[in-house]
Amino acid sequence: MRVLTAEQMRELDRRTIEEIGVPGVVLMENAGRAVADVLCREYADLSPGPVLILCGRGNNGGDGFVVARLLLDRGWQVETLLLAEADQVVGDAAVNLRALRNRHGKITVVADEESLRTELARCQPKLVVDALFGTGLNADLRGHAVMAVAWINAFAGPVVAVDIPSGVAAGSGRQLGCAVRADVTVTFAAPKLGHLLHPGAELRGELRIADIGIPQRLAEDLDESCFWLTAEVARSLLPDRPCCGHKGTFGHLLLIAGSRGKSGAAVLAAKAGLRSGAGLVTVAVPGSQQAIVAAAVPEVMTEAMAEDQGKIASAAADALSRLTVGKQALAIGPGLGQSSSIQTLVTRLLDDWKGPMVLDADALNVLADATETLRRRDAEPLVVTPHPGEMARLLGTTVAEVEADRPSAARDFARLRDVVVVLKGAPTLIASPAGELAVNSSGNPLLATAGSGDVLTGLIGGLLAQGLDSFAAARLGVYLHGAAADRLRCRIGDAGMLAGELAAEIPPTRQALKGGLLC
Ligand SMILES: NC(=O)C1=CN([C@@H]2O[C@H](COP(=O)(O)OP(=O)(O)OC[C@H]3O[C@@H](n4cnc5c(N)ncnc54)[C@H](O)[C@@H]3O)[C@@H](O)[C@H]2O)[C@@H](O)CC1
Ligand SMILES: [K+]
Repeated sequence: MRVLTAEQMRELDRRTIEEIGVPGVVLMENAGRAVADVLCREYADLSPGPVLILCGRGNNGGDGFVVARLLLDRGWQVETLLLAEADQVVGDAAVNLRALRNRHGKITVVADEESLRTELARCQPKLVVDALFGTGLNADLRGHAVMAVAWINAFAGPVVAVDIPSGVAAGSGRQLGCAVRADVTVTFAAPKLGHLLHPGAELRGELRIADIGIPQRLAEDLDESCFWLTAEVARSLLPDRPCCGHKGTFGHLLLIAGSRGKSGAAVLAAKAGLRSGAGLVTVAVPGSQQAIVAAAVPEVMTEAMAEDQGKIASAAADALSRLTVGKQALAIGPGLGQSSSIQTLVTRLLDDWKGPMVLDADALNVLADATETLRRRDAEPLVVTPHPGEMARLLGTTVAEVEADRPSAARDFARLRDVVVVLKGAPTLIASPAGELAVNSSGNPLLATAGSGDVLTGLIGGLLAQGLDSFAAARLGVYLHGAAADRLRCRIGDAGMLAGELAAEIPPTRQALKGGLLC
C-alpha cells in the first residue's frame, strides 16, 4: 500500500481538482462523510452523543464542519468549537462553515484560552472529534490549541482524529510541540509517513483509510515512492514451494559468522537460514568454534576456518572463496568480531562474489570505506542491515541525525552505495537503490533482545538463497521477523523472548501469511 508525504498528498489533491475536475468541496464532503461513517459505525452505542468537534481554521477544520453537519442529519447532538476567528476560515472550509450554520449547527468561536476553558467545561461530550490541524501543520502548536490538545488527552471517552492527530507532523510522525492521542484516525486516500513513524504511529490509534475520490493512478507519477509493508505485500513476495522440489531447489546459503565467545550469533543465523525454507546451509566459522556450532545445529554443514585470536583469519581467504562455489547466497557478519583480517576478507568477497549477499554487524564496517568496491561490483545489490548506530557510522553522522530523519538516512545510503538498506528500528525501513522505501508494519518490543538481528540476517540470507531479489528478500525477511515476534507476543507477552524462539516461529508465521491469517 502506497504511503504519502504531506506534499505528495497536496499534489494529489491539486491534480484531482485541476486535472480531473473534481471540485475541492466534493473531496471535503467525501472526507467528512468518511469520518461520519466511521463514527456511526464504530460508536453507535454512544448515539446521540453529544459529540464535540474541535475545528481549526484550515481544511482539516473544514472536514470537521462536514462531520458536524452530517452527524446532525443522522440525529446526533453536536457541539462545534472553532479555534479561530470565523473570518480566518476561507475557501472550501468557509463553504462548509456556512453550510453548517445554515443547517443550524451550534458553532462557538473560541478565540482565547479563557473562552475555551469555559466552553470545554460546559460541553460534557461522550465523544470528541479532533479537526484542529491536519497535513498543513507547519510549526509547533501555540496558544489555546495547546490547551485544547491537553484537554483532549485528558478526556476519558473516545477521540477520533480527522486525517492525522493534531500536532503530529504528517511527513515525519514527529510531535510539533504537543499532539493529540487518538483512539481512531480516519485518513484519506493513503496513509502518510506520519501515521507509520513514531511517535505518530502510537498517537494515531487505529488507522482507517478512506477513499475520497482521488484516483490511485495519479500516485503512480509521484517522484518518490514509499509503501507500507503490510501482510498483503509480504504475501505477494513469498517464493514458490513446488511439490516436486528437493533441497537443491530451495537454495544453498553460505553463512560466514562467529568468533570465540560469539558462536551463538552463528547458531542463530544458521537456524534462521534453515527456518526460512532454504534447502541447505553451510556455516564457515573459526576452527575452534566448529564443534560448538555443529552440536547446536546438527542440520547445517560446518567448515573450520583458519583463525587468529578466536576470529577468522585472513589466511582463510582462499578457503572461503572455494566455499562460495555452488552457493546461491552469502550471509556475512553475525558474531564475526572486528579485525583487519575480517575487513580484508569481506572486501575480497565483495569483489569476487557476484551473487546475492547480506551483510550485518561486524561485516558492515567494511562498507564505510568501500564506495569504489561497491560501485564496480556490477552484481545483485547487497543487502545491509544496520541499526541506527551502524547507520550513523556508515553515513559519517550521529545517531541523533539518523533518528531525526530515518527515511532519508536509509534512502540516501541505498542510493549512494547502490545497496538495499534495512534500517532496523520501530518501524524497520527498507530502501532500494532506486529510491523505493518500504515501512514495515509488523514487530514489537520483543525484538529488542540479543540475537534477534542475527536471526534477521540468516532469514534474509535464506530467502536470497531461495531466489528472491535483494529488495524482495529484505522486505519479506523483515516482515516475517516482525510477524513471528507478534505471534510470540500473543503467547508470552512483550518481554523475555529468546532469539532462538523467534527463529522457530518463522515457519508457522510463513504458513499463516500464506493462508491469509495475518493482516
Ligand atoms: N482539497 C484538499 O486539499 C483536501 C484537504 N483535506 C483536509 O485538509 C487538511 C489540510 O488542510 P490545510 O492545508 O488547510 O491545513 P490544516 O487544516 O492542516 O491546518 C493548517 C492551517 O493552520 C495554519 N497553521 C499551520 N501550522 C500552524 C500552527 N502551528 N499554529 C497555528 N496555525 C497553523 C495554516 O496556515 C493553515 O491555515 C487535510 O489534513 C485534510 O484534513 C480534505 O478535506 C480532503 C481534501
Ligand atoms: K486532526
